[in-house]
Amino acid sequence: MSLLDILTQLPAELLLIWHDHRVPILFSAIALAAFVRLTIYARTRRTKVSASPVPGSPIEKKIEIRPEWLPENTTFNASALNIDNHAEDKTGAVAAIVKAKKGPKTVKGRKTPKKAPVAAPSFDHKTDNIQPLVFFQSLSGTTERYATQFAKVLTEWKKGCNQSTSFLEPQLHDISYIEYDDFFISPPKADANTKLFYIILLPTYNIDTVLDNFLENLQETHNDFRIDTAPLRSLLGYSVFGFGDREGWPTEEEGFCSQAREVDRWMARLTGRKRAYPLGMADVKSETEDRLQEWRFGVQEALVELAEGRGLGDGVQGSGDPAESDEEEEEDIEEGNAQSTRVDEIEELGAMVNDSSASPIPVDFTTYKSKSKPLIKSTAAPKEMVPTTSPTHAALTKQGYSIIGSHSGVKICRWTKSALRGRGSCYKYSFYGIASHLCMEATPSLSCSNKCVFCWRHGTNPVGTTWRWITDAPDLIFDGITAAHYKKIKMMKGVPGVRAERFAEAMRIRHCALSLVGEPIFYPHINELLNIMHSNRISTFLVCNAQHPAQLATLVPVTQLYVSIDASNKESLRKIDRPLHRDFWERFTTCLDIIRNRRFEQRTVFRLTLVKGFNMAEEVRGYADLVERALPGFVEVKGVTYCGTSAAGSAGLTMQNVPFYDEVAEFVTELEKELSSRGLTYGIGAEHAHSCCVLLADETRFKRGGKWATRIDFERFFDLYEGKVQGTRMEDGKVVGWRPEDYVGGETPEWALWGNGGFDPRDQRVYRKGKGPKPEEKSSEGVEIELAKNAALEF
Ligand SMILES: Cc1cc2nc3c(=O)[nH]c(=O)nc-3n(C[C@H](O)[C@H](O)[C@H](O)COP(=O)(O)O)c2cc1C
Ligand code: SF4
Repeated sequence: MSLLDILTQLPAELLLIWHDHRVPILFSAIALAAFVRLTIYARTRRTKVSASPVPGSPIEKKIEIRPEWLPENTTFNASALNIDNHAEDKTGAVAAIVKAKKGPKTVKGRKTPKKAPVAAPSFDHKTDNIQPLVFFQSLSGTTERYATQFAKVLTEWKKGCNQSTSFLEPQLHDISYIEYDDFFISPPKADANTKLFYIILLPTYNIDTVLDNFLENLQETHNDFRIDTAPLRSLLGYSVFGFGDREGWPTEEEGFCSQAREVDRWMARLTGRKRAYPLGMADVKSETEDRLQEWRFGVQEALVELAEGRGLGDGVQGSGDPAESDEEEEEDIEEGNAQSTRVDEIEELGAMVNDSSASPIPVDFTTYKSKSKPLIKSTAAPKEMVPTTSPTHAALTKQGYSIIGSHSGVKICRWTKSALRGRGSCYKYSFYGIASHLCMEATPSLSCSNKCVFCWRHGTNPVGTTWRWITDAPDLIFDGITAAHYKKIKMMKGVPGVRAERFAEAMRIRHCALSLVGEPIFYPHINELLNIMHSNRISTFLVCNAQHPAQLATLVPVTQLYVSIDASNKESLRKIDRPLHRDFWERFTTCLDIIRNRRFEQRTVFRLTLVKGFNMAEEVRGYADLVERALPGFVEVKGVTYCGTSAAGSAGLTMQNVPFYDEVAEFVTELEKELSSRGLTYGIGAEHAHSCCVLLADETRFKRGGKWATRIDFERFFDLYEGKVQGTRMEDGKVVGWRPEDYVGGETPEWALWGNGGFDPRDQRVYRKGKGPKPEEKSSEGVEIELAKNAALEF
């Protein structure tokens, strides 16, 4: 066939092919077109998001708020949510929250089978050793003293007894400074021939303390469907001793040693009933020595029996006594009613809120509590977070705090006093224009869900994962903290050096730093409190610890929103913040995504607290990852301030962990380099060597005409809040709010810029005696760091 013939027949052939295969051809064409279109779309989306914002851009990261992160029985609604106000939001994170709001908490997800039970240990007295672990918890030192003494005596006894070779040196552990996971979810790893024996000494407090947290943890572990109900069954045995006060709590029914009793019961469950010796109890005011000695003899006897291979003995109470089993069954039956009990409790709690709006209180129940009820009924009723009789109250008052209601606090910091005397303000003045004498430092929640190593309050502070306290109304808190603040300012009237004009100015609070101690967004009515502040034209700097995503997502925009970034990775964060939430990393990263999505509404800040030996070395890249994830407007890097308490000491913190300013500066320079190598537009904007603090800022947002503009136009912020001026955050061509750029203030002053130290030359620089710079080393900032080191708790 000639080429001409082929060409002549081609149209007919093509027509034939088309008739035979048109359906697959059509489908292929459509699929190809769709593929090309999708590829183009994906490419445009993948364009790198730089730190420079697109005004009013839609949500970039879909936030998933887990049901267990939601405060229970709350009145959240879509209009109250502020993950972002963009129209595109409807199906995103907002929907996730709204859906999950109703009724008591449910734990979603497939019920995974519990782990196979750990085998009970067999003890071979010829080859095995017993490791006694003595645990204690103490708020005011009594139990610590007795526990230390107990461990010493036990060590002596071990050396002299017949079975000496069977025992290892007893170890002493403060429960406040161990990881529960390491000891009370599963026993610590030991070699095959080492068998563990737990001895626990505890006081009782009928107020909220870390003890509640310990108890909650034991309860959670028992109820956690992912873990064996008796994960500590590999222990050889345990025994508990309680310290109480019969004067205030004469009988067990009235609460004598109630928490030790609870711990004893939970341990029975967790160990599969390995109570080696009955619970001991003593009244600290009369009989402690005798009771403790009596109990120690009993425990030693049990240890000898174990060492001789006689086990815990038959019928010993707690090792399987039927009476106890019955009791437990009864409790399980009662637990069927737990849900309604919990709802009743919440209602009761709601009724106790001294609040004009009768809305239910947001309570963040993140545990599996609905499965069980507390063993001691009296602990269920809401308590005051910091009652006037508590050690926390005493400690806080001693430190100069005024406690407002039962869970809020206010204090005038040393910078406020310094500014009143014309001796300089804190770094917030250099960076943002906040004069310290116009600033109030307060918190509506002295409680927190972390146990940070650098937190001086650790040991006596209320901690918890849920809000379970009597709740004060926001207007009462506002009135209380402002009155207490003014009262403290007035007390400065006669102090030498106070400048009259500054004193007069200080009688009108302009700014509030909501940080101090604790976690402000834990307070269920935080938004109302913030609105009260804004309507009084008081600016708000709010610091949160990135553990409460639901509350962060629903927070009203503040003047400047901070997240504490105490470490750059999960392991390091666990070590330094010692969070109570098991899913702390997921909470943390979700908060970062929320910060990213909300960066067009308000100024967002990362606060890095550098602790040498904990979170500095090798972590620059990790911090850069976090900055890249959240794209905050600012990154404040600050050396830790050492508070010198015994609590800090027990956490292993000493002055050696406080970085020098040079070290902080070097860290910041490295971080800046790392960020810019990733195409992120951050530069070092300002410094305040006095408080060992350096500011990185997004230069596409906070530079004007090539000059840093990190300060805030506060009056404009209030005008935007009051609607007197219109913001420029747009959506679908409409104004939907304001942007941080709408209230950027004047240029950062020359003296505050990087390299210039950050001290306002109009103020008088005062050095501590013998600490001033020597004439030949005027530039040294080391001595000023001393001041910073002594400025514990300044925000
Ligand atoms: C605020 C407060 C509440 C207390 N509540 C109880 C209680 O409910 N039952 C009890 O037996 N003892 C109670 N006590 C007494 C303590 O348990 C007792 O003083 C104990 O020795 C304190 O130990 P610590 O110094 O190791 O913290 C309470 C003490 C205080 C200060
Ligand atoms: S977040 Fe603040 S208050 Fe809470 S433990 Fe840490 S330092 Fe203390």
